[in-house]
Amino acid sequence: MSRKIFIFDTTLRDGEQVPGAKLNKRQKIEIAQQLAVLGVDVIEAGFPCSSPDDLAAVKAISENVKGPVITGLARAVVEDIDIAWEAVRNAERPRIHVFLGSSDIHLQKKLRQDRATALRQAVDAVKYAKRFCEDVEYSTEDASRTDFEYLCRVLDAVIKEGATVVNVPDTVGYAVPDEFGEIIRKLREKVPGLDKVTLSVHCHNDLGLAVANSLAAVSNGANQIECTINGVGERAGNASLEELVMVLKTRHATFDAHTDVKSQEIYRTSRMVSRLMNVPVQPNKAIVGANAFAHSSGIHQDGILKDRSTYEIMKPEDVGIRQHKIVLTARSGRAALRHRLTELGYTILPEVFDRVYNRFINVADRKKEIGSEDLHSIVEIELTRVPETYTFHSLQLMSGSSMVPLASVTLTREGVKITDAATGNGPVDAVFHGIERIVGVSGKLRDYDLKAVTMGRDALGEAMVRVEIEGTVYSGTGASPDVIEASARAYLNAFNRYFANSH
Ligand SMILES: CC(=O)SCCNC(=O)CCNC(=O)[C@H](O)C(C)(C)COP(=O)(O)OP(=O)(O)OC[C@H]1O[C@@H](n2cnc3c(N)ncnc32)[C@H](O)[C@@H]1OP(=O)(O)O
Ligand SMILES: CC(C)C(=O)C(=O)O
Ligand SMILES: [Mg+2]
Repeated sequence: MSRKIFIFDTTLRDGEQVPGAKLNKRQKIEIAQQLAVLGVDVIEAGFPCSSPDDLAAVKAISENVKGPVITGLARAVVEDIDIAWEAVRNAERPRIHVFLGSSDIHLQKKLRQDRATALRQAVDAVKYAKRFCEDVEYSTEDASRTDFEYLCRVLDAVIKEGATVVNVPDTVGYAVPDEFGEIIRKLREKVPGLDKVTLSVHCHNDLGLAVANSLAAVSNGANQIECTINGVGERAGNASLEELVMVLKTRHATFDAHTDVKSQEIYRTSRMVSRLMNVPVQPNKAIVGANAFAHSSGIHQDGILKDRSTYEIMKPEDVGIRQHKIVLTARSGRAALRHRLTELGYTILPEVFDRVYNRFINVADRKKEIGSEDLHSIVEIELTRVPETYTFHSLQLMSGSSMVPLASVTLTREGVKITDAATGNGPVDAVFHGIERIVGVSGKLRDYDLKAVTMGRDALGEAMVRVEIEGTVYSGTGASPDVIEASARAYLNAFNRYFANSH
């Protein structure tokens, strides 16, 4: 059986220190309940002395959320500890979490006291907290920048005073993995009392190393990691819970350690925290970002469709994401397009498929993402295709509120480009006249309909026309993100039907 790593979630305390992420009591309870479902071992519900509202929230969480240990943070002073205890005393499993700086920088510049005084304050605080609560965690703030011998003395002293958990924070995210792992390894060597308590780490992400440092600590004997959902937290944030949990799950053999987190609840929890804190998750965020399980390039899509192990080291279902996404873009290939068309119910003959693919690439080059509606439109155009006497090549338009629109249209016939220009009552009319001048036949527009077939500013526009040419009405369709071009393609399509009919 591998070693159990305790997950201490501080989303509601350190995470809530993110500017603008303040949660009210109801929101905190909602998140705490989800954290319990997620299966974290400890919920740090807040800093109860910071405001009456936070005290009330931590109290309500203690009374209502069952399962995890509930803790509240306190400075190493009796007033904070009294309030923290008031907040957590009704929890099923209460813990008081006391902290004090230990680095010379913090002692001299912030707390303005010497090491001996701070050591006494730490011991007194633990002693005082133990009067109320059996489970007391002590954190040596800024441990990674603390003189090592002094750090050992503090930890040894608070353990002797009854601390059940001692936490070694990299408060300012200064450590690098080898060095931080070494601190943990040496602490285990020099502080024998650590064998009887939980050894915790709490890493910040100022250099982007919070998860790596936490894992280095795990490899060297830490058995609790403090972390937050989506990695939210003071400044660049804390170690991300979902990343840590999924590293330990995916690379289980490497660490020979596990957590009791129900990984399938990760995505739901991430969405909830992001929504309630109003802190968006970046698309490329590991595990929970919108693109974490999306494949958009042709070679990857082809690989994934053949066997997902080619480009996926985790199953999206394992983090609560229904399935991976195959996103169709201009970088997609035939395999992904064929797969999506099959999903949409199309069986397309090989010779038609090539045309569909070419049109797809053409549209995708002008549009970021191709959705189902785009595909329906592309396929319909290709399936109802007539031989092209003339093929659309390009158009240029000069138009404005105080000028007569002028269109220059280029078509090809048997590979030869033909360009002509015309004016019109509006830009579309000018383009239609340009087409008529090239094909040498004119038509009467009987019906013209333009609609966006997809959503967004770069929506694909589909034009449908009915044109009377020499007494017969011909339909035409055309699609493009450019509505004038869609109209031109539709108009030309009607003329091509006329030519196909009359030859
Ligand atoms: C690394 C961390 O994340 S630590 C947690 C950070 N989170 C927070 O600070 C959020 C909650 N904080 C608060 O609401 C307020 O800062 C309070 C209620 C704790 C204190 O408010 P105030 O009394 O107005 O003090 P203020 O915030 O201005 O300064 C902090 C004081 O606490 C002292 N202090 C800081 N840490 C500790 C500690 N662990 N133990 C004892 N005293 C401490 C500081 O030296 C300073 O004391 P001073 O006023 O005598 O110089
Ligand atoms: C209070 C402590 C644990 C902390 O948040 C830190 O040191 O970053
Ligand atoms: Mg912190």
